[in-house]
Amino acid sequence: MSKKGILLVNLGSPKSTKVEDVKEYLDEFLMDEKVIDYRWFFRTLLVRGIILNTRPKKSAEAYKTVWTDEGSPLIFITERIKKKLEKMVEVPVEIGMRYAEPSIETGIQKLTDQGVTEIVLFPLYPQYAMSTTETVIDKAEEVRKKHFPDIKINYIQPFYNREIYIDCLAESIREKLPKNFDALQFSYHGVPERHIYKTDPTNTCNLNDCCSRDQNPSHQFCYRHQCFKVTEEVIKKLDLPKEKVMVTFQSRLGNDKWMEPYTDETLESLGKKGIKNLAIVCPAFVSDCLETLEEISVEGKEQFLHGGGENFHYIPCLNDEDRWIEVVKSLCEEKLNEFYLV
Ligand SMILES: C=CC1=C(C)c2cc3[nH]c(cc4nc(cc5[nH]c(cc1n2)c(C)c5CCC(=O)O)C(CCC(=O)O)=C4C)c(C)c3C=C
Ligand SMILES: [Fe+2]
Ligand SMILES: [Fe+2]
Repeated sequence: MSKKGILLVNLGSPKSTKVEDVKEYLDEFLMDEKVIDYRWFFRTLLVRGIILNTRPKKSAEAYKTVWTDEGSPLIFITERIKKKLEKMVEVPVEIGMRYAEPSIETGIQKLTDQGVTEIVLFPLYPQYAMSTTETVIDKAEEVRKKHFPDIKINYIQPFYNREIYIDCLAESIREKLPKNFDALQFSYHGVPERHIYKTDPTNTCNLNDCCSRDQNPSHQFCYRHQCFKVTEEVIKKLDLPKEKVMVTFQSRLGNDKWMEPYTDETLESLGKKGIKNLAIVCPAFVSDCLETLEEISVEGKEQFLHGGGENFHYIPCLNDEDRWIEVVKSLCEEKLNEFYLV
């Protein structure tokens, strides 16, 4: 008899804020060929020869500012999502991280220890990207083939265009929007432009107007389109004028050309354009993490104020809001039911 279970997968954090732990985490993360997609020799040269000499110290300082008694926000929020979800479904739920612990292997092991043979794996990323969804699936398949060849895994697809998700995000933003704001900025994690071209099997995306068209063959694999789509649908629900809304991309690393406009440069420039009261939201992340709590809430605020802005309002991620857990439940149940169809 088969038994089903759910694995919620997020990015992962270092095990502590010690420089050596941050270095170990960054090594695993940045040596992933789906994240820094150079050939092994050049990736090693860049990551181990350059980035890991300086970045771990700087990142460790940043992690210290967001770390709590419960540890990394990204991990304990994912844990909270699991705890709420397991009360609402009839199958075991575990978490696994793409990098560091608890790993995807640990999560699958915990499920199989409970007799699970069919897993619904949920990459907790609304939009598809090579460096997120794709690497999670690659890793889970590698682990399955090596250690659990007899189990089945059914993957939940990016949910950026699902109405239940859009409704949930829009309602969450509506509740947290301040009364007076001059602009609402949607800041998504960036990726190098090369990643978008590389993962477009249709060769029809040129990172131009095509990404905002209603239809284009590349949309299923175009992170830029999927960010625009989330923004467009949410502002429709909120009935906001387009002129009050901006899309920018944050967290770039290295010398490649990343998607533009950049969040930090935009924040510095807004005050001079007369935007004094800013609300900002980060829908590439379902849980708050270093990139939102430090890069946006702290550094981003400083950049905005430095550029002449006056009031900066960060809108938190969905985290463990009940309405979001309902969405997680629906998407998981939909996939659990597919097991009965095959
Ligand atoms: C080439 C480098 C990177 C790509 C591409 C990238 C894509 C990407 N990342 C996320 C989500 C998260 N990233 C986080 C941290 C983080 N990201 C990078 C680099 C790339 N990300 C680094 C080096 C770091 C570590 C911190 C640092 O040194 O700045 C996190 C936070 C993790 C945490 O512990 O809180 C998340 C979440 C997405 C969604 C994405 C592509 C769409
Ligand atoms: Fe990242
Ligand atoms: Fe595109």
